[in-house]
Amino acid sequence: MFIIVAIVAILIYRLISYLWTLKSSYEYFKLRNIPGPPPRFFFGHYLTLWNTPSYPTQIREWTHQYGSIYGLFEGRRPMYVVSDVDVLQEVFIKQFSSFHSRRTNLLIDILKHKGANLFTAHANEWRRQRHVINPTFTTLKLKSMIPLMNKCIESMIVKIDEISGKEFNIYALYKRLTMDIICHCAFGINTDMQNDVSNIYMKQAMACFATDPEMFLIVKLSNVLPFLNPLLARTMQSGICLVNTLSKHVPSLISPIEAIPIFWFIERVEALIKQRLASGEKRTDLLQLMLDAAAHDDVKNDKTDDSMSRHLHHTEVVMNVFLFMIAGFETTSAVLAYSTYVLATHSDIQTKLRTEINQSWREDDDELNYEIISDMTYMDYFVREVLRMYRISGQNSTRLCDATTTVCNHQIDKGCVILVDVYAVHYSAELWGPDDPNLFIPERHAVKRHPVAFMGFGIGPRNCVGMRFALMELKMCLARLLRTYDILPGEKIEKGMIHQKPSILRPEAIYVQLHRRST
Ligand code: HEM
Repeated sequence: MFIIVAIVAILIYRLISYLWTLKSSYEYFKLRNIPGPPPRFFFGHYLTLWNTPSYPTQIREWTHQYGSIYGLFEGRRPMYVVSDVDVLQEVFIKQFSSFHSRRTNLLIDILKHKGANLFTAHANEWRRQRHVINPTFTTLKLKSMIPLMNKCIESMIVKIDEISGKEFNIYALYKRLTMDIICHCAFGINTDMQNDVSNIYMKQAMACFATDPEMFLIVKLSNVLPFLNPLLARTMQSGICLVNTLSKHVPSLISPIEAIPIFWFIERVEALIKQRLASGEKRTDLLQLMLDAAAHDDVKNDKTDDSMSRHLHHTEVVMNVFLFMIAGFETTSAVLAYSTYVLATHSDIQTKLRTEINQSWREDDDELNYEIISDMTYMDYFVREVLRMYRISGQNSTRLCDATTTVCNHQIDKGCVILVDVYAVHYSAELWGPDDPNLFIPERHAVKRHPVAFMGFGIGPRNCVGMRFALMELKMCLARLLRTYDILPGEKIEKGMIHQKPSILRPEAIYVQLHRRST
């Protein structure tokens, strides 16, 4: 009897102290004079964020209400939402050593058991990986990828010729194109995915982006009850194992498509690496660079840049190859889709861009090359304006505070999250005026702006490592299209522009008509 009473007393004590800590954690922003919407007990601001039809729009509404720095709670974890560019410059650039990681979730933590990649790695683990991967995108390496890119773009042009003059969804072709380019240029995989409509790589890549992992029940539970994480992680791992085993041994029950796409991809990548190692073939692609950097011994996360190890674990090679396949596909195709929407609906901008393309890419030039692309200033402004107005990465612009520090007179404690309200920054009249920031005006990029006013590829040492690759791919594709076709809006163009909600923001479809130009 005594034991039962003691257990009940301990449980009641634990519950009361948990509720007390929960309640006092909601005082965090009040004590620091930081405004923000009132939190709900236990959930913080999660309930609103889970139920909103658009996360960025909700964040922007709160920014209008509470200003350029305010506080939210993810469960009980404090999150600063910031659009003050001076604070952002401190966090992302000047005090990067205290904010070098991103916010993660349960799924990312589970994946990290397989090995961290550049996106998810922390601290020196990240610095070492970035040190190894940065040289992949030098001008010389990018130039060597141009013939392959041209080949992939040509395959798309052949497809477009078949439907030229009719209304169609060009976004579907862009997805195939960008996956084809990343597979060819980075990993030497020839999948014929632009012709093969049921290509499994495509299906699995699309499945990876079909839902927002933050919306999974298990991730929600882990966010509001972080102390359950070890249990939830184990449950999730067992579930994944079961699904994978069933899909392998009883495919009639669970087809590979229905199995978890991320793990399908990781298995393919492992097979690809084995095949490359067994063939002894040496190529000049990203996979080779990472394989050459793979160490057989234990890899140390050294502390200084001078002694930084230039090695990756085998698991890191696998996870980074997977990351690049995924990162290089959905982002670039979404930007191409938005670019086409703008061109179809702004004929004056289309004409201006085509004039520049025809002036830089002369009749006597054989193929589009790096120099021709780099010569196009208006093209550069155009792509940046698309990225300013159509921000594609939803909630990824975060930094985790790794060491308590003071930023512009605000003390930010270890464990807090900084979320950038990118829309507020990109649409700020102060940063982007005097022309109305709601209008599409590429020329505004000719004016020098605040160093963090443009965040299309992120900012600071942890910005997008694939930025130069992506810009080259986008510009080459747009140059080739505009030289060959007039782009006209389809009847359903506005209908397709409805934004989808998952982690990468994108339209549903881009309906256009392309007419071959006579010259
Ligand atoms: C138009 C296309 C793209 C856009 C708009 C884009 C945007 C971004 C953004 C906003 C970030 C977060 C940066 C930050 O936290 O400050 C990021 C990170 C990253 N991107 Fe991209 N990206 C694009 C294409 C690519 C491509 C083609 C690749 C690979 C070939 C790539 C690989 C990565 C990686 C690995 C990271 C993590 C970098 C790190 O943490 O060190 N991205 N990207």
